[in-house]
Amino acid sequence: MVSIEVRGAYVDFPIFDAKTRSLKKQVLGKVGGKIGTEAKVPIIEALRDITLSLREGDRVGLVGHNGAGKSTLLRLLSGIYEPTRGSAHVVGRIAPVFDLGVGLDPEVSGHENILIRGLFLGMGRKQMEKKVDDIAEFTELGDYLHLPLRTYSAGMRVRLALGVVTTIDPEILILDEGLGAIDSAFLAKARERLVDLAQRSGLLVFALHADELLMELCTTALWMDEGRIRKHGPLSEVLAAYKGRL
Ligand SMILES: Nc1ncnc2c1ncn2[C@@H]1O[C@H](COP(=O)(O)OP(=O)(O)OP(=O)(O)O)[C@@H](O)[C@H]1O
Repeated sequence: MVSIEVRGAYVDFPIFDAKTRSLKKQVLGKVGGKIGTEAKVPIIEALRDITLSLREGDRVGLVGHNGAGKSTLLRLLSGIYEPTRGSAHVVGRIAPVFDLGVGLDPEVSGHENILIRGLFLGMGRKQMEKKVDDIAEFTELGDYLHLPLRTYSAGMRVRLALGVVTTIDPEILILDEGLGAIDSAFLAKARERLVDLAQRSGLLVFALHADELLMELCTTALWMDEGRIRKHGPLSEVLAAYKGRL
């Protein structure tokens, strides 16, 4: 049974090369986490007092302003960041998908990248070999799949990465935005696969700025505001409250 249990978690980033004095004079804007200036070294308080309990079947969309802490929370859940204080326990195999096109190898072909990316996301080699043709067809990259990835445009790389991601069977899927580079016709085509993926993921946590996709993929939402959870509940309620605030 997969689960995520976070208790009173904080994530701080000390900034060793920033000048505290100039920061004190600055009027704080609406973007980003809180910058603490009491200590000798300025500290960005990216996550503050996060308590969260997720179970199998939960599909959570993260919303919030730029710098609210969405990506930091996803990295905490993926085990990439340890909490500075508090705890974060995850039971289940995580497939973390941050920036879709990152982590691909520019020197090998699209075909080989499909295999490598699948293995990285926890699939077996045999399983991936069976899926390669289907992924190749979905990407519509044709002969480009035989060329090194460095010859691809940003959108072509995301097509390939998205093709792989939507074929895996994750226990826990952590997905950060990264669909911006693909054209709208391809996104419409990818939609069905993303919905399928969301439905077969044991637990899904997804950060995305596009409401429409959130509505299709998630059941609940979590509104992050200056590093804290402002509201967690049914998707439509949280989105309405977040929009009202904007
Ligand atoms: N590696 C880092 N070093 C220092 N500060 C960081 C680092 N990563 C994030 N931050 C800070 O933590 C805060 C939260 O950032 P985060 O990337 O989690 O926000 P976000 O909600 O994902 O934003 P966006 O919607 O713009 O992607 C911001 O104030 C940011 O400046």
